[in-house]
Amino acid sequence: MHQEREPAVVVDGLRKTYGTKVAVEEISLSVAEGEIFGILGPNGAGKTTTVESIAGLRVGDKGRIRVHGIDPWSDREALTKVLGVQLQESKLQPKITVREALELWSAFYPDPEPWPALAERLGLGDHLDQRFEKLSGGQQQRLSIALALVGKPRIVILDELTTGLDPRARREVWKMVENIRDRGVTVLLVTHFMEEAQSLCDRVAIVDRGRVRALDTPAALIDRASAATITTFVPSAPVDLEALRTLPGVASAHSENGTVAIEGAEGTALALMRALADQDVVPGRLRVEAGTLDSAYLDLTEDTTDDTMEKTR
Ligand SMILES: Nc1ncnc2c1ncn2[C@@H]1O[C@H](COP(=O)(O)OP(=O)(O)OP(=O)(O)O)[C@@H](O)[C@H]1O
Repeated sequence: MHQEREPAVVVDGLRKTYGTKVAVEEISLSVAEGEIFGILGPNGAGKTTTVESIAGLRVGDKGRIRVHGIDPWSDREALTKVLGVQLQESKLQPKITVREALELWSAFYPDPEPWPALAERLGLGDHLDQRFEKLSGGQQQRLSIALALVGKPRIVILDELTTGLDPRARREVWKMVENIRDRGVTVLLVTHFMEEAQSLCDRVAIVDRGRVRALDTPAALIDRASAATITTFVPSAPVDLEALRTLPGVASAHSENGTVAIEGAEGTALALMRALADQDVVPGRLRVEAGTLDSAYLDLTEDTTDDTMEKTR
């Protein structure tokens, strides 16, 4: 008989305050073994506090966490055998070489992954004698992933892994994360790049103001968003955008450089075609595309004007 596998991580009713500041109001989520699970949200949403609590680096005021059945708040030793962590902006000593860092980290574990093979797999084989300060941003990130993996963890936490990387380096790191998952390691990924969450994660929790606002596959989150599809076309004659905005399901309509873009719910495209026919407008270069996580995210998170969330689109 098929047995349900135990979840890799269970967070149940986590609450964490710093003095009077509520960092995590109430977060519950469960990460299945073998998935890439994303925690997505704006600055200050409580993402890092949540993963640091999972990693046993912070103890919640309320709630319960289990990582493969281990309580990270009371059994750090057992936790380090199953969990690897790459935390936000983890900086190494500038003068340490790749080889030294890997040797040092390996010494922490009774049965470490042979580090030369790990370095090779992560594209660091030719940089073993290079000092940390001389590595590119992408290489530094790859080293921090290697260090998180050297203890042969069953689950790895990667926090804002690609912040500061150029698009090519970011994609390389994404590929690496997929390889990690393909080798059977569960990945818990904190990000505020929507594109990253959309292309990499099996499921995503959108967190804002200390709570999970939605938790689903990226595709399902997009379907639920008010702008699940984006229709673009070049109109044969001026279009009455105001009339299009009143169509059922249309979330926004705007025109830029002669191209009209309509964002709306699934099924909006048909109503749109009828309305254009009524206006005697022929839509040239018509494209209907699935929306992105952006719209789901914007629907679910609070609009804060000083929000510095980065977007890659
Ligand atoms: N040690 C601390 N002392 C006081 N307040 C803190 C501390 N750590 C975090 N906070 C506050 O708690 C809230 C949640 O922070 P957290 O770092 O968990 O958010 P985040 O979603 O990871 O944000 P970012 O994307 O900016 O890293 C923020 O308002 C933050 O300023």
